[in-house]
Amino acid sequence: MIEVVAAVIKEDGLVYCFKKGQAKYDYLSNKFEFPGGKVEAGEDHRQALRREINEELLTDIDVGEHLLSVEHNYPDFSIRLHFYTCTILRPIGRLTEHTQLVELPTEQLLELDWLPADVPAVNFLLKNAIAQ
Ligand SMILES: Nc1nc2c([nH]c(=O)n2[C@H]2C[C@H](O)[C@@H](COP(=O)(O)OP(=O)(O)OP(=O)(O)O)O2)c(=O)[nH]1
Repeated sequence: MIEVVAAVIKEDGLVYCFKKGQAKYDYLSNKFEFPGGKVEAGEDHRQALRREINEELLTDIDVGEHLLSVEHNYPDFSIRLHFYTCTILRPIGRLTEHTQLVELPTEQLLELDWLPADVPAVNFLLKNAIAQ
């Protein structure tokens, strides 16, 4: 099981959604996801998330509360994906790994084509937004 961390960044009521480019497997390519990546040996989740955001968005974040964790089996590997709310500390420098950033109100998130493992997280955000 591969441990992965992902950042749910919300600014002015909009959620930051990132489109992947071409990936190793076609079923991962060109789908939307939350920025982040694999936790490396010796890192805790928050350290891994800050490092990944430094690398992918060339900016810094504060990692806030843990939202949920999900397990997903892709055809070739399995992940445990941990979502955290994050606050961006300065503007995004440049996207080094993604082809597009879309900022959407929570209510419109399901209009995007998400990685399958992210659908439970999007539904969680939707449920919480409606409950507020
Ligand atoms: N960062 C991120 N990864 C996700 C999400 N949902 C999801 O299924 N994943 C998967 C895609 C990747 O296989 C793995 C994250 O690892 P990674 O981001 O380090 O992957 P990588 O850059 O090495 O990408 P790749 O070689 O698999 O194309 O978790 C998500 O919301 N964010």
